[in-house]
Amino acid sequence: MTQAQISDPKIKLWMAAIKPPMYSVAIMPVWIGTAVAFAQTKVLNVAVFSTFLVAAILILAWENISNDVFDAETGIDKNKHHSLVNLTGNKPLIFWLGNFCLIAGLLGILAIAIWQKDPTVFGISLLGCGLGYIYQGPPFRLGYQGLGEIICFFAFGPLLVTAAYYSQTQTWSMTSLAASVIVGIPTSLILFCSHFHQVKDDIAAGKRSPIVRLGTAKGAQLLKWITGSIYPLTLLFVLWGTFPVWTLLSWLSLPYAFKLCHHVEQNHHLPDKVSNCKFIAVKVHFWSCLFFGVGFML
Ligand SMILES: C/C(=C\COP(=O)(O)OP(=O)(O)O)CCC[C@H](C)CCC[C@H](C)CCCC(C)C
Ligand SMILES: O=C(O)C1=CC(=O)c2ccccc2C1=O
Repeated sequence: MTQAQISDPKIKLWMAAIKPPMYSVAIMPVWIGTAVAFAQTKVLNVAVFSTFLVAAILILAWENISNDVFDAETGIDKNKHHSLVNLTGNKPLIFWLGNFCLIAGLLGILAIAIWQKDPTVFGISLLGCGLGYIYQGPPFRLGYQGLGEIICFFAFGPLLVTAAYYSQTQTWSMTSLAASVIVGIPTSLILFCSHFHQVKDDIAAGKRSPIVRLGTAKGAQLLKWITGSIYPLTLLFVLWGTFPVWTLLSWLSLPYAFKLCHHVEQNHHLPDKVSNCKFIAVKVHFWSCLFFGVGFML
């Protein structure tokens, strides 16, 4: 895409609606679960890995597409110009597009379960989709109660990493479970960051996000602790002998972690300035998880 096309406001809105960088949150847990499996077995089933990757991306697409549908029903997205429903003006189309992605993603995972004659991976994925639904769908909408970060941690951490590990090995592993914690924390961090600039709209719609509950100043302080927890925790697991020493390569993401904490500390109360912080959090997540997985592969 040329520079002129990227700066076209309509294309900018569509890119903001589709959020391409966000899809690394579906890719990294599959990468880490597979990397831990490879470290232990020295075998990589490429067909299972690629099918799982595409399926996880499709399921996350469902989550995001249906988020715009459900949020259109509560009115919380009325000022969100990059909502797919607002952009197209066609809620039923977006609803069915989301359902198509969900069915396609689940069929991919069903294919893995059938190849392996073992329904475990499919069962875990259904549970993950259930968590995705109760986060935003009626009558639950647990994200509106401020429970999104906990749901996010379990869905993208223990559930997805374990499912990816199991799809390669058909066994369970404590190392994979420990690794899933290291993936779950920065994923929840992204969601936490996504609330800073939305306090006004969230309050108006009755959404009690963690930032609505805490206020932006305390939120910025808590953010430092959440971000800072990933690195010593990884070190601790290395010292216990759970992770190989090369997983400390994930510390290479520290410059983004500092940038995130500094940026939010300075701008937590300025919605226009803080609104990009979730994409800095995506960089923390991407680089920490990428190098963490490399540490298992070496
Ligand atoms: C859509 C998500 C966050 C955006 O929420 P919000 O309403 O605040 O956004 P806007 O302000 O932009 O409208 C992501 C939420 C993720 C959710 C907590 C958990 C999703 C679970 C996945 C579907 C599970 C996939 C794992 C499975 C394949 C094992
Ligand atoms: O649009 C968003 O704000 C998010 C989308 C998304 O898919 C996701 C996944 C995991 C953690 C956070 C988020 C978002 O914040």
